[in-house]
Amino acid sequence: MSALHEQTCEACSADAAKLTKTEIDKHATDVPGWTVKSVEGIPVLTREFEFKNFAEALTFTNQVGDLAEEVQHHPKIVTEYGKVTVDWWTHKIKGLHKNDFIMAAKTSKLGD
Ligand SMILES: C[C@H](O)[C@H](O)[C@H]1CNC2=NC(N)=NC(=O)C2=N1
Repeated sequence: MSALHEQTCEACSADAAKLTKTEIDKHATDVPGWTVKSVEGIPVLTREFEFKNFAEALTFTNQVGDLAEEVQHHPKIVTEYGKVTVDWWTHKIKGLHKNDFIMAAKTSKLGD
């Protein structure tokens, strides 16, 4: 199996299977720096990226936005001076899918 950031993000359908807690814990080891938080009972993969200033944070934000548009899978992105917080989850299944871990790995490639 190739590294997560090299895998293709499948389009997510409402009947796609949510990852179980055990599967989430297993995938989490492949995306260092990301943690799973609970938002209104939904597990969400989150990470903060630090930058020198707002312009660099905004460039990264747009790169993540382009990545999301390519695969039609979209994160929540909060852009601040010197910091961008990226949250990934799958709205349609109100949970985490392997796609979210693939997208997190691709996001780290852009921000590390
Ligand atoms: C039709 C379109 O592909 C869907 O509405 C997509 C858009 N982007 C999405 N992004 C995320 N994160 N979860 C979804 O369920 C989702 N659905």
